[in-house]
Amino acid sequence: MKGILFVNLGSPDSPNPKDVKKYLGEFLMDERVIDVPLWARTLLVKGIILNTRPKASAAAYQKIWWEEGSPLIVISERLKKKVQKRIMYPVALAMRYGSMTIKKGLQELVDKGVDEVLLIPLYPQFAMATTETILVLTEEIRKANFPNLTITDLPAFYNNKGYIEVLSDSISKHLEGKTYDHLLFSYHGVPERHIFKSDVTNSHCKIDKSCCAKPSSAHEFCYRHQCFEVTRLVAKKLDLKPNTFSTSFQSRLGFDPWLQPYTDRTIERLGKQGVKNMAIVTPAFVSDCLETLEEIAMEGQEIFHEIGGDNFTTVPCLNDDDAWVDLLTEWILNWAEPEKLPV
Ligand SMILES: C=CC1=C(C)c2cc3[nH]c(cc4nc(cc5[nH]c(cc1n2)c(C)c5CCC(=O)O)C(CCC(=O)O)=C4C)c(C)c3C=C
Ligand SMILES: [Fe+2]
Ligand SMILES: [Fe+2]
Repeated sequence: MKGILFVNLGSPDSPNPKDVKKYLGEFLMDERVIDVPLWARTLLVKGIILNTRPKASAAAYQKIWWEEGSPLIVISERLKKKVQKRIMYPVALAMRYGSMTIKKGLQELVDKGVDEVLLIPLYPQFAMATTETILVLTEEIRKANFPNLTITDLPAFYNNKGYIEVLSDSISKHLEGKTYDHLLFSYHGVPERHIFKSDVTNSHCKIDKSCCAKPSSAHEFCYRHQCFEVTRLVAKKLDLKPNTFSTSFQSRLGFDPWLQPYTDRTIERLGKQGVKNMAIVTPAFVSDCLETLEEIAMEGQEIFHEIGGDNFTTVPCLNDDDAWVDLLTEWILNWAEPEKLPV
């Protein structure tokens, strides 16, 4: 029987410093997130970050935590339930980090008689720190625990026509009647090094003004290209005028160069340039989470107001939007019942 496994990033079990420390420890010790040799990663994560960050991080989580739990987990659960209502195949949800493990998710499906899984990483763009780490770990778990299971993964859908339509419609719906002079597309950042490492051609990515716009086989795994494409395709769909929208990257950690321009500096720059009303959308995330609810909706807004800006509107992620649920259902059925696809 066929079954579906959604995988998202994960959250701590609670917003208390102890649980946040445990979660950050697992997350940041992933070699595809902090991609330095084990000794250096251990020194950095266990010696420095875990002694300094959990308290501040826990305080941030406390600001956005819901009665039912972490917004990212609660929203992912809602999405799963809505998709499950639309299809007969069992659907499970797992997280790359934290208590809702991929192993538990696969076990849940296997217990229901599933032997063919469609794995859906909940990220529109490919990145070594998100999709790749999910695929690698899932394969390790499959080999060790479920050798008879067949797993197919849904590739990055950043340029899928249906996805761009659903995202564009959601932006229009949320900005209807709102005044804004500039729409900022803010994506989670990654260290520049990650982009070079994922370059399958070993020569294409330059992180300059043009490489991501030139056609290349490298783009199948280029997070930077895929982010710029989402902006370009949505801007085209919404007929946004030049200079009324731009792309930036948020959540930088550490001292290495990350993808630029940085979101906080961009908000500041736009404010200084006289933008009084800005809107912001975060298409690297399909579910609202710490990075959208705290870093953008709270910190970003504060930066904008401090610089003299007036209205700061955040567009929610797709979350459990019905059009998004319908699109996921369509992709699942295309995989599960290819014989029903129009010829
Ligand atoms: C080196 C560090 C990090 C990389 C690389 C990274 C990439 C990356 N992350 C997301 C999505 C999310 N990240 C979230 C939180 C978060 N991310 C990092 C670090 C890196 N992320 C940290 C330390 C944290 C924890 C919070 C903090 O202390 O600041 C979240 C939110 C999780 C939640 O519980 O709400 C998401 C989602 C993507 C998409 C990405 C690369 C493309
Ligand atoms: Fe992150
Ligand atoms: Fe590029």
